[in-house]
Amino acid sequence: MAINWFPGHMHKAQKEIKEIIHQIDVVIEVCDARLPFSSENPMITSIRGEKPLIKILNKADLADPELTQVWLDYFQSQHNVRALALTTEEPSGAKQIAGLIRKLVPNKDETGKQINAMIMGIPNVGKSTLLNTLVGKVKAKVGNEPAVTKAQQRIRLEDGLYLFDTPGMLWPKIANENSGYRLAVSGAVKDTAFDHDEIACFAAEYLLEAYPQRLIDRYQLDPLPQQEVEFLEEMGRKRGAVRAGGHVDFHKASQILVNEIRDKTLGPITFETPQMVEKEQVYFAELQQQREAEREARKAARGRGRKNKRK
Ligand SMILES: Nc1nc2c(ncn2[C@@H]2O[C@H](COP(=O)(O)OP(=O)(O)OP(=O)(O)O)[C@@H](O)[C@H]2O)c(=O)[nH]1
Repeated sequence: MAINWFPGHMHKAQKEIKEIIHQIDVVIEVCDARLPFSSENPMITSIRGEKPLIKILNKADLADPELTQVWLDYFQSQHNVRALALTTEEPSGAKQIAGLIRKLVPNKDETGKQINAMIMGIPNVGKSTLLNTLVGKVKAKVGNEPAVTKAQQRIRLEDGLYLFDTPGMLWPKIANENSGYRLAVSGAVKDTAFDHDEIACFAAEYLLEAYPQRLIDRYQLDPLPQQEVEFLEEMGRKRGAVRAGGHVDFHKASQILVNEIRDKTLGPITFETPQMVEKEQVYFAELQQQREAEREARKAARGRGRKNKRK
């Protein structure tokens, strides 16, 4: 599954971040708590080594609280990283973020210098909502600080502590195909080009493994089919997604499942765990190596073919 993302966008965002990163003391990355790995911008890997990082697992209300804790522990164990689960509509976030920034950059404001933080994140993770919550507070506090300008917005979070808005548009994980599916299933990526049947099969396979009891309870299927296609068919039949002649309307069944995941009817769901993505990373890295080796072999074979023709 491919997510369309344009090299032009990537290049522009990279350039803009490079231009301001030297002024930044700490980076705040907003992710989707349901997929903290897949909703990460790949550029964060290089920034992480360079600057302290606050990882915000946003939309925590939609994610499985137990797995949110697993992810928080995972990020907290990394060098120079602090993690926080948030529901951005709740205004308490500003105080928590400020506290974490001061922990990561402890001495700078004591010397009278301001601390600069930069918020970044892929589209739709809730950056604007978070910034609006923060801007609301700041407006009330400091009056006429220019709050919302499109170009390089900067807001005052507390005395001596400034936030820079994300420069440019950042792309999600696209090298890991499963990340594409998870971004689509959760609705984190708004892309109508996704095939509902395909993402429903991907989702069903995961839910059968990770949340079987919820499927039993919601769709009254006991025993629960073990295969995703069989599950979707039985679930579709139960929900009246049936065509004339009694055949299950697979597309409609797929739509029901995806919608009920997205609107939280199936409860809070997290689509990935650290263990799962670490395994996938190894698999996709090997796959990429294999593809490159095959490409090289084909290139070499074409070269040999041309030589033989000339003889
Ligand atoms: N359930 C839930 N929804 C949220 C939360 N925060 C934001 N949203 C919703 O997520 C959607 C995207 O939020 P935005 O703030 O526009 O996200 P963004 O990252 O600024 O998106 P771009 O402008 O595309 O970069 C909106 O529909 C918000 O209402 C949250 O904590 N929980």
